[in-house]
Amino acid sequence: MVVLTGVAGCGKTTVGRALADALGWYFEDADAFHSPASIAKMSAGIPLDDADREPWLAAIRARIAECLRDGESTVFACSALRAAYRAALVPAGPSDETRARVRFVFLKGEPGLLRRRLLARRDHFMKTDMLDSQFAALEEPAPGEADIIDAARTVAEITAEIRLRLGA
Ligand SMILES: Nc1ncnc2c1ncn2[C@@H]1O[C@H](COP(=O)(O)OP(=O)(O)OP(=O)(O)O)[C@@H](O)[C@H]1O
Ligand SMILES: O=C(O)[C@H](O)[C@@H](O)[C@H](O)[C@H](O)CO
Repeated sequence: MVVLTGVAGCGKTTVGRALADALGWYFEDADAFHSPASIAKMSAGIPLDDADREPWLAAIRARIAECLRDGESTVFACSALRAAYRAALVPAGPSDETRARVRFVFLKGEPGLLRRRLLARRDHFMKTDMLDSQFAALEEPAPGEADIIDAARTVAEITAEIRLRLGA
């Protein structure tokens, strides 16, 4: 499993779909796991808090566990901004083994670039003014915790780089 992480606008969904297509894997977007209340909250410009995110992360963890169990290689797009959120996504199991099967990729982008992307994006509940709160919540993964990739590169370049690092 690959989990693409990072703040809004870094390209999780766009890269995730391209990567899943290139690998012949399934794709799951964490946005589809939010409760209607959380979507309404974000749409109103209010950032989620830990309590909002807890059941959401648990639902994604359950889906990751199913994929691992059923051998369904899947790319997940999930912000997973904090270290505790990333830890919450890894299903229980023989810890090192399970952890090794969930690979985190962090798409690292500058606020100015991501702001421009969100301003240009249409028909999405997550508006540009949420970006500051996304960066405030962000705990960047350490290099050993995730593959860190420059979000400013093209989708094709990022996809190729992730495939290279996966050895795929
Ligand atoms: N590498 C890229 N180069 C240029 N544009 C990109 C790139 N990645 C994404 N975009 C564009 O930036 C916008 C945001 O991308 P996307 O929706 O994939 O981000 P996201 O991280 O999934 O955001 P969110 O967390 O809000 O769902 C989209 O309009 C997308 O087309
Ligand atoms: O943890 C969060 O604050 C949320 O997951 C957001 O990151 C949104 O889901 C996403 O970025 C909007 O598309």
